[in-house]
Amino acid sequence: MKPSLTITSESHAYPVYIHQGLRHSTYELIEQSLMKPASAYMIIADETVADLYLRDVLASFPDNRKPSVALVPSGEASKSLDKYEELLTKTLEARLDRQSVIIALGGGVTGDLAGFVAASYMRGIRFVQLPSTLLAHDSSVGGKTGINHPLGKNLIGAFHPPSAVVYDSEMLMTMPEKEWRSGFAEVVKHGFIADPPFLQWLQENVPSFSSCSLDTINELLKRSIAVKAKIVQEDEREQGVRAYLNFGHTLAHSIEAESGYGTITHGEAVAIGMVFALKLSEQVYDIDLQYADTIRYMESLGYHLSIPNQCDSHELLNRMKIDKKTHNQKVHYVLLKELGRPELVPVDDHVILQLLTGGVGNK
Ligand SMILES: NC(=O)c1ccc[n+]([C@@H]2O[C@H](COP(=O)([O-])OP(=O)(O)OC[C@H]3O[C@@H](n4cnc5c(N)ncnc54)[C@H](O)[C@@H]3O)[C@@H](O)[C@H]2O)c1
Ligand SMILES: O=C(O)C(=O)C[C@@H](O)[C@H](O)[C@H](O)COP(=O)(O)O
Ligand SMILES: [Zn+2]
Repeated sequence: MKPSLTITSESHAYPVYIHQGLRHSTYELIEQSLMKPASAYMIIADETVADLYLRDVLASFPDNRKPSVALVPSGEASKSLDKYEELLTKTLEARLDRQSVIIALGGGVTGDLAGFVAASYMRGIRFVQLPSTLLAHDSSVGGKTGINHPLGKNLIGAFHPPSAVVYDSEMLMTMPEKEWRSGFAEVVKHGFIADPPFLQWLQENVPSFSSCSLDTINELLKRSIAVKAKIVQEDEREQGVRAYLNFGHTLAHSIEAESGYGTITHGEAVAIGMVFALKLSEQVYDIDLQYADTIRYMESLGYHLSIPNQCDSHELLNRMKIDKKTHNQKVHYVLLKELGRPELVPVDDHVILQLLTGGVGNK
């Protein structure tokens, strides 16, 4: 099978396969993607996803090549130092060596966590992503891996691109509505930062999540991943343009940490963060971005776009100070000069606070 896309990273190129039913061909697709054969495999799987799909994935492996399996409790809380250590122990107990390959089966939580285990085990072994959520179209590509710290999101991690991404879009069909909404926020983000006509396409082709055909989903995944791929190929280690993928995330990560990881999904927080960044952009550049129709569309899909009441504005600003884009205590925001034209801009605390306390209502 031909990949839908191939991503060129600093160390290697890797295929992204997107189609329904691919879990049944996991072994074959992985083997054809690896430059050197794997000595052994270990699957790190989200517990909920394992119940649904692990059997199919395992069945694709021949009897003499069956992977060992480590399960991870579902939810953001698993992106922790404790779970990371636990998994390293399991990886050692499974006797993985430097030619072994870890397979991440699940959403962004599993991919980020298993990817970081792979990045650090014996100073780095290969891994493959089997994304099972819509959000993971973003997390499975680009090589950002890592875990959370109580003080902030994704503060511990490594750039470690996968050897392949095998995306079985059929697995998305069992996702709860809330997870569709979460992942779709990153799809909208890709439209805002690099492909405004895609926003229009989404409105025409995705009137609701339940009405989406597999063909539409496959197309949506390809278009959204294409935006991400272009950026990470230009700047894998976020020295420049990759920061644009953080549109909406400065506030989002603060909200996630402040309200307790898992209380609000990553994508729900990103949706709120994007509205905030759009308003901030209009204020800083003194422009009208004309995004109201996209906001109405998002509301029709069930998004709540105001900052949760329990989040204190000063605490949110404090959290922003340990965002990875902050330099010398100055918060840097991804703003839009126009739709599809992002820029990384230092913003004064009082400007942020003023907008935070003014509330992020709807346009
Ligand atoms: N590395 C990156 O570049 C990157 C990009 C975006 C987001 N992220 C990270 O990704 C994480 C969020 O990922 P997520 O939204 O996939 O969350 P997740 O992995 O927690 O999955 C969401 C929920 O859906 C369930 N689930 C997963 N697949 C399912 C399926 N097919 N059917 C039924 N249930 C299913 C899971 O058990 C979980 O409860 C966050 O930690 C975020 O920071 C990373
Ligand atoms: O790939 C990137 O770069 C992104 O910023 C994608 C984001 O959607 C993602 O949430 C990422 O994990 C955030 O990166 P971080 O460096 O702010 O932790
Ligand atoms: Zn994100």
